[in-house]
Amino acid sequence: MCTGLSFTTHDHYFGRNLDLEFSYNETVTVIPRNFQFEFRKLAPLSTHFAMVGMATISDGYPLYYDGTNEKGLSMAGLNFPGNADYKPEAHGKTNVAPFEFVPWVLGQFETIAEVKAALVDLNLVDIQFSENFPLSPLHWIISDKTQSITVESVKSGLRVYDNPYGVLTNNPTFDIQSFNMNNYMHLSIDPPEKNFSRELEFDTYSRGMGAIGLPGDLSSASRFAKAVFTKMNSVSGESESESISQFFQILGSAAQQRGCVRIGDKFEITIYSSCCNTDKGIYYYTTYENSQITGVDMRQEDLDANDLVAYPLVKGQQINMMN
Ligand SMILES: C[C@H](CCC(=O)NCCS(=O)(=O)O)[C@H]1CC[C@H]2[C@@H]3CC[C@@H]4C[C@H](O)CC[C@]4(C)[C@H]3C[C@H](O)[C@]12C
Repeated sequence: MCTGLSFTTHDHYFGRNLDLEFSYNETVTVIPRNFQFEFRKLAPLSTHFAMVGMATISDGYPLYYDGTNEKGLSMAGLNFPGNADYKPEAHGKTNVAPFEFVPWVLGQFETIAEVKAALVDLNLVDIQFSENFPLSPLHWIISDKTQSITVESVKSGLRVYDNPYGVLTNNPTFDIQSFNMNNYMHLSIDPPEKNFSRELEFDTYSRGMGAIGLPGDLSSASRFAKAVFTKMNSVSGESESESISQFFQILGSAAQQRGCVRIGDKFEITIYSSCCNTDKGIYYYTTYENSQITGVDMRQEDLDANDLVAYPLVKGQQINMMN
């Protein structure tokens, strides 16, 4: 399971938790403007926007999980098992394989308005990257500084939803996730008002009682409600330090601790949490065992180069010993 998040203070921030029971050797990868992007069914993009994000590199190709381009447009793929349905190639359509979708969007577009216009002709085609990387069932959150959308290729076709929460988790489909939010409209950051019965006395014996009923389990529907409540009520200072701290705290509200979700003989954990300052092009992350924030600034690289630059994750704890 995963949680994606878009958040604005002074700057705009975008990132996600990647929750899984194993990792694919992902790296923070910068793609400069002249990296040759091949597409299976479209002409190559030989110049495009530069981008930074988390990717597994296979045969020199960046398989992006999430990323941001130099214009501040961002995108993340999250698991969508049982619902994702990719299509055969369709003539007259823009046929993009799921693994090409992030570079196709981030390489060419600056705003959600532009993305929406291009999605009208999109067909997410059922082509896998290789034997080692079969099709994986995903849906996506795409954000610019002012708005987010969710893209789902399901049985009935391509669905594009406005996402007023700037949050995405996994199943069910986004229309149902949104509908479920109705069940939480009574939740509040303030102490509860007594509406239960005129004949009974109640005591607000603790702070935080206004949000009793907010789910705390790790299912995707529950993480959605939890992350939306936390994000929509979130209060942050505008500095970089305050903003990224708040961002990681919001992601933390939906993070997975080893031992609570069993997958066979393993446990699902939050492998990494990312937070990209999309105005500055700085990609920050933490990992399950490294609580220190590590950063990669795309503008420190030569963005007119041809070759990708990949930074392996710093995965061990960095402890600031005082004696
Ligand atoms: C598994 C992850 C979602 C985490 C999650 O939700 N885990 C719950 C599992 S469960 O639902 O509990 O069983 C997703 C998120 C992004 C994905 C990569 C995107 C690029 C590329 C796309 C290609 O087409 C296939 C290979 C590829 C490397 C993808 C592998 C994998 O699919 C990644 C890591």
